[in-house]
Amino acid sequence: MSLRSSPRHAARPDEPTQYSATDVPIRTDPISIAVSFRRFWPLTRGDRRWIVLICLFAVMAAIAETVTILLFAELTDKALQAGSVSAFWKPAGQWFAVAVLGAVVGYLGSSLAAWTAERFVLRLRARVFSHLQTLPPHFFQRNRRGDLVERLTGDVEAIEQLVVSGIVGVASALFSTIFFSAAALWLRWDLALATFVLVPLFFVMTRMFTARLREVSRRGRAADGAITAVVEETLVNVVLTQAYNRQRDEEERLQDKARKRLKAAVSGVRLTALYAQTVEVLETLCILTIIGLGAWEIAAGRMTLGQLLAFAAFIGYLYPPVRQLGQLGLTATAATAAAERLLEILDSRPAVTDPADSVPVPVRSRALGTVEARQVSFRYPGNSEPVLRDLSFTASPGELLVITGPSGAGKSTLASLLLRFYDPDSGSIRLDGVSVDQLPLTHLRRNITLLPQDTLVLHDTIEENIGCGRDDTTHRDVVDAARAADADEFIRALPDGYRTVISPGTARLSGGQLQRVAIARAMLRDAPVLLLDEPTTGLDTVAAQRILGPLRRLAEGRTTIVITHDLALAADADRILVLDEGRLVESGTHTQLLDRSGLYATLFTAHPPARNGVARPPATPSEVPWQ
Ligand SMILES: Nc1ncnc2c1ncn2[C@@H]1O[C@H](COP(=O)(O)OP(=O)(O)OP(=O)(O)O)[C@@H](O)[C@H]1O
Repeated sequence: MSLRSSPRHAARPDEPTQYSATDVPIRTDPISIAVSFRRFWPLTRGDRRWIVLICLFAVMAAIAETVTILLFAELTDKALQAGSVSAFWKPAGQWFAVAVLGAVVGYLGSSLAAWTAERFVLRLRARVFSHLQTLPPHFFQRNRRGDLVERLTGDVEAIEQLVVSGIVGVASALFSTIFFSAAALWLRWDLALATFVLVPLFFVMTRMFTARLREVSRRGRAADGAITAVVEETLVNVVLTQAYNRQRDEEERLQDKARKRLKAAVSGVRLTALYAQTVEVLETLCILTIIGLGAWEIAAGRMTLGQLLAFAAFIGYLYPPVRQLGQLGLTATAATAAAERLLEILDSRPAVTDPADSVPVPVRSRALGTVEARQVSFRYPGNSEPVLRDLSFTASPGELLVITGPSGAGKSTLASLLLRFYDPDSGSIRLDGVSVDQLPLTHLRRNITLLPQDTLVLHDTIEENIGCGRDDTTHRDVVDAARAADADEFIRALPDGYRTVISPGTARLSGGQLQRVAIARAMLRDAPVLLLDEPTTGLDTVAAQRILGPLRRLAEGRTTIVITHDLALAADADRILVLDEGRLVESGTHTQLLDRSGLYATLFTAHPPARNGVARPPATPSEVPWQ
């Protein structure tokens, strides 16, 4: 089977998916078992010798079963038919020894197979997770979080069925088939050939079921992803759901996805059961044919009862591995649905990568902190209009730069470019005069501390949450940073103080308290460049006022770029840049810009920062309608 290409998806499976105009990395065409196998096989590196050993165990198990059947024939003819007890002991002893050997081999093989399979799952999950973390923000905006979670859990495990368990299963079934067929041929080649005629029927049937099962599995995997996504979204928004009485709507949403899963799961089981039952009927037909032919042969004196029983046993034993081979085909087909979903992630390209020949920078070196944008223009992948147009500015060490402008002007986008989540389409962003795409990403991001609007919270103690900004922090450092951020007092008031565990989304700390934790973390991190994205948004007047002092302390001696609508920090700024529709329309100090009576003055008048009393009041009180 090969990958079918359509005009809608022209990329080969081994080609990374490019973000194009439609830009959602959805693979619409199914991929074959061979392609899936080839893509995931490299992850078995390091464990291949164990896979070979497991296959050897499978060979030994098949030999043990073959020998057992031959010993059974000997027992039947020499001991049972002849009524001789003395002829019983030797084959019985051999049978027992082979059974013990088979048990040991079976145990070792199963344990080793489980270990190898789990290691594969571990490695695959790590690989997908690691790649996922390199993908650009818009990948996560366009893929539901819950669905991605499902891919990292259910889909990763499904692929294992295709690769490690798949190979072991095929080896075991194949060797059993070979040995039992050889033994049956050796006993009575003519009878064996007569029964083998039916074997191709199994493969014809498997092929008939494969295409249908693939479709059902794809729908099943997608429904699993949708269920996880709905559950995750509902849990994240549980307060809103309750506040808006949306519980029934959420239940209906989940039910809808669950019904799709139910349909796919039932169809899958029905298909597999239908396959298994049809195969069983075929097998019965074979066994009856053998007994009929055997009765004929015994009556003609050309066969003993022991031989017939052994022959029937070989054929009886032969069909399960043949059936297993067919079943494995179906399992592998089902696993390709998971492979498609994982390859959608693995084939998505990071928007930025480390430069091949980056400018050499000493490990852990600290930049001076001059940030510069030179004629930067940028358009989001998939958007027709640029978001930033020909933007230039420089922020020097120690300078406080406020970037403001109406909603949608491109302020947060600029922050994404400074941290190199994206590269500009033209122009460059520079740190200490070096274009950021020439610097190692870790160096760049170590030298810029971002304080986003939503504080990053790890499920850990407050101490860890503050200390995670740097590797070598002591408790003393954490407390000092918390004091400087005005956070020490409220942390000590918590039941477990610095050891209080917080989690993302929990209401243990207020928005303002979380911001102060983030400021303490940033203080410890001590990067030369500080990038604050709407640091006071979402906080009430008192909470916002409380973080202004710590923010000013944090900004001291660093290049500080504050992206904000809230102009409370504007009076302190060395320079204010005003963006509008992606262009730099004004630049100057707070006083200069107010005097110019342009966009800044309008924005300031509309949202006067009544909080800190530092900024100058608007020029004419009548411009502020509610005062
Ligand atoms: N991931 C994205 N993909 C496509 N377009 C985007 C993406 N993120 C933002 N945009 C668009 O880019 C423009 C600028 O957005 P940006 O968030 O930079 O503005 P902003 O000035 O920070 O706005 P606000 O003050 O409301 O936060 C908007 O028109 C927005 O719709």
